[in-house]
Amino acid sequence: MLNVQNLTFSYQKSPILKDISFKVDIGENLAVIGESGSGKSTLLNLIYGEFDLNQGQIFWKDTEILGPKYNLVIGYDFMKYVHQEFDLMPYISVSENISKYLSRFYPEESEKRTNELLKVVELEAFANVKVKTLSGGQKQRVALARALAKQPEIILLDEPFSHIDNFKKQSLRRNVFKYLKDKNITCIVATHDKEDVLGFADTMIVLENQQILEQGKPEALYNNPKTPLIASFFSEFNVIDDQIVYANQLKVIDKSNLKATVITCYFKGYHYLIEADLKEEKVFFEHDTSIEKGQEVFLSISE
Ligand SMILES: Nc1ncnc2c1ncn2[C@@H]1O[C@H](COP(=O)(O)OP(=O)(O)OP(=O)(O)O)[C@@H](O)[C@H]1O
Repeated sequence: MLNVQNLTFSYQKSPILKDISFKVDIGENLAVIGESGSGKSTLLNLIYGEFDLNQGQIFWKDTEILGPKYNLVIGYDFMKYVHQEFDLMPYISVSENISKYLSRFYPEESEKRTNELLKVVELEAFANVKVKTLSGGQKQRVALARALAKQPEIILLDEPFSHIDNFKKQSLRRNVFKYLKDKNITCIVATHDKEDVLGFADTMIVLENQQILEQGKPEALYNNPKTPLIASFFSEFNVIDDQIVYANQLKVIDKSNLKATVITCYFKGYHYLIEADLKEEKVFFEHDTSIEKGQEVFLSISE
């Protein structure tokens, strides 16, 4: 398992992460969320051994992850990191980038594995294309495949699908996370996107003010968001009488003491998101049909 114990780290004087502790079991998928600048990438860098900790320890099984002060070469064979800069070789093909670190002594195995990974990232048609001519999203997919080529025990993914268009994102996400589960590869993913978490992460941690604000199963955090920050990660929400209420928990009924006036109506596909004025506060609720601006509605909170 990955064991992060009382980690504290600062680039300069003020700490970016303070007294962070958590564990990730083998084969588990952990999502790290938090606002921009909360230290998600820094945490992944530290787990990779890119920097020396101020305090604390990180272990993968029995191996302590050490920073550059103790290691001439950063990184460990059992761990791969796909960060925001993809670090690919631009003048060789997609296939060659993926197979670069595979053994040349087993060409058949290497080809089989490369083809398997091309399929996972849906780049079969680009196998022989030079990486320099690819789009940002395609490069991100090559980087993912390359990280998986020499099968790691643990993979760190920083916003892994951020450059990938919505047409491809859904299936790619399913392919990659299923592949990691099938191969029992431990995965830590830093993300802004709830779609990377829901349905895929076993547990999640929320970073705020240099610390872990909350950790647990996505269902638990979704069902009982302790703070607006957590609720906002999952969905549009309101605070009514000090209670966090998701937009889909507010229903229009015949009569109630929550009388609101519709301000704007947004088409969202299978529903409309309605912005309304409730006692001079903005509220959001979901509705099956559109509602005209100025119309008065009565709302009730459902569980
Ligand atoms: N190399 C560095 N030197 C100094 N400060 C840094 C360095 N890298 C990051 N920081 C600072 O550390 C803090 C955390 O940055 P980090 O990139 O880890 O956040 P993040 O949660 O990943 O943000 P984002 O979601 O925008 O990627 C920020 O205040 C950032 O300015």
